[in-house]
Amino acid sequence: MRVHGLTSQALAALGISNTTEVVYNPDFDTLFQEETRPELEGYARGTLTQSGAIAVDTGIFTGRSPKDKYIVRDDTTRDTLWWNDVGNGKNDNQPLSQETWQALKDRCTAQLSGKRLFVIDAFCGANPDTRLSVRFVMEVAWQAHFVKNMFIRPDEAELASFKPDFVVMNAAQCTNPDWQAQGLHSENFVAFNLTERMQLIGGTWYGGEMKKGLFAIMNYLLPLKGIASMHCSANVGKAGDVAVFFGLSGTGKTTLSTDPDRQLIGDDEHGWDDDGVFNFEGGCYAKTINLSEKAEPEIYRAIRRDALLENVVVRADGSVDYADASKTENTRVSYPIEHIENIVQPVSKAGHAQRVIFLTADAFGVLPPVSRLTPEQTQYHFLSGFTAKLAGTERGVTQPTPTFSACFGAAFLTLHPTQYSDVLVKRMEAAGAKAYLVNTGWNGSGKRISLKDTRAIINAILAGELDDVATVTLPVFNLQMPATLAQVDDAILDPRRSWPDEAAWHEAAQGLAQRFVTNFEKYTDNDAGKELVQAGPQL
Ligand SMILES: Nc1ncnc2c1ncn2[C@@H]1O[C@H](COP(=O)(O)OP(=O)(O)O)[C@@H](O)[C@H]1O
Ligand SMILES: C=C(OP(=O)(O)O)C(=O)O
Ligand SMILES: [Mn+2]
Repeated sequence: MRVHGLTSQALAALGISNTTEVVYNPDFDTLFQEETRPELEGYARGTLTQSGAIAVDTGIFTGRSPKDKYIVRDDTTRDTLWWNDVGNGKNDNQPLSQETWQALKDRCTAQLSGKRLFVIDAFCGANPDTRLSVRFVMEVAWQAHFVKNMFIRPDEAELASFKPDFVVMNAAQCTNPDWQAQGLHSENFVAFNLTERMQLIGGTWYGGEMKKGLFAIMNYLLPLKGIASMHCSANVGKAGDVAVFFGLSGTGKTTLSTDPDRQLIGDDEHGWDDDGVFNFEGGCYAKTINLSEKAEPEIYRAIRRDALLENVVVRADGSVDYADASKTENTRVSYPIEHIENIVQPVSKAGHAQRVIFLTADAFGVLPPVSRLTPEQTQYHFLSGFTAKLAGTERGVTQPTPTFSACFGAAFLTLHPTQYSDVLVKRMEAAGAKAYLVNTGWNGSGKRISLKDTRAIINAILAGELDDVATVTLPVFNLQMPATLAQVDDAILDPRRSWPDEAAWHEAAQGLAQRFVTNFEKYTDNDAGKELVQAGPQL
């Protein structure tokens, strides 16, 4: 049978048999109809909200599940991939045998066989020479909607010649009963095979596994070609000045890059090649907890028809209670990037970055709201990736938890962290880019730095104000903090002033410095790493 341009034979080639119907690359209106069909049950069914956006619940999983993530260890990956059982750095890349992979694949194809399926063909990566053509296969309409929002939507001509070079089989509705005998973490699985170029998903409905899963694949392929692959948002000012904002989940990438005065390139995943910075995605995935139109008007207004809300509480009248975290702290919305007014069109790309901002959410209140980094400090802090895991984005994380997440995205790295810093440093040197460390977390009195203050700080950085301002050196960390900024209250710039007294800050700073030193030991098995230690905090 041939429906909407894709044959069930194409699925049979993947091992999915007896497909009753293929809903191929449905448009948004079709997805709207599909995800609100009255006969849908459980998590499959979406609810229409007042704004026109559909709201869904993602089930048991309302965040990623890194402990259920596996990658097949074979000739392709054995010597290149950053494994969690090789070397001295812990990470989330657990090896999987070919045999277990095959068993998981059989489960997925069995689950997806004999069904009416959704297939979305989309690109990951804005540049034809480095993009992945990805085919997503799933049973659930809103999961198809999610990837349609998040990945780059091909035009008619691109679809006509679309040849998938990566396949995602999302069998969220099946689990793996054999997990114990196979030595896996649970009945849920998120598995990758770089040789077959395929991802398998079982047990978890959370769409972030597909989004961040493909990011992990780009993180493997691009640095090996000398292209930076970055967990960052990016935007470009009127003068063509490009800024990138690195940061772990919840540190402000999406919020701070969505700036009415600057064109958005993308909110989460980018590459940096010889031509400049380019988006991997075609949509944004914003946090909605405590969202207000006043504080984040562009994101608030992006939530309309075709946007997809996750795990929010919808009132009887169809309005959304963004303050309600009863399902999860990690409430979300995905929307096509065109829902933001000021974006780079038609392709999400721009020139080389001039400013590189590291967003960190320091739960200890030690780091200053903003500091200027030397090239050595840039490398040191990039490799350290100090921040906090915020509640909800990973299973089991319920309060801000200090962490060192290499390259501000350790969970998505598939190569050793130094491979990302090497490429980034080269790109930054060639572009003459400057780096800044911005703390969007807490100060010494336990208060989160306000979004208003952080926005003013970002504006100051982007206006070049930080580059020739008089600075004060923060002891222990040797960070250069501006003494004053035009639009920011001077009193907040020095973190010591937010503590009862300087001694209290000093004690906390020593504690954090010790954590930095211990964490960085894993990089000191060579001369380059040893040298970088001087750029970090000194005990
Ligand atoms: N000072 C601040 N800077 C940035 N975001 C802040 C700040 N204070 C509170 N927030 C909130 O923190 C969250 C940041 O989330 P988001 O921008 O989606 O992070 P990311 O894209 O890095 O995952 C938003 O909900 C935002 O409203
Ligand atoms: C989607 C995620 O990331 P971010 O919050 O950085 O957008 C995630 O970590 O699952
Ligand atoms: Mn984000």
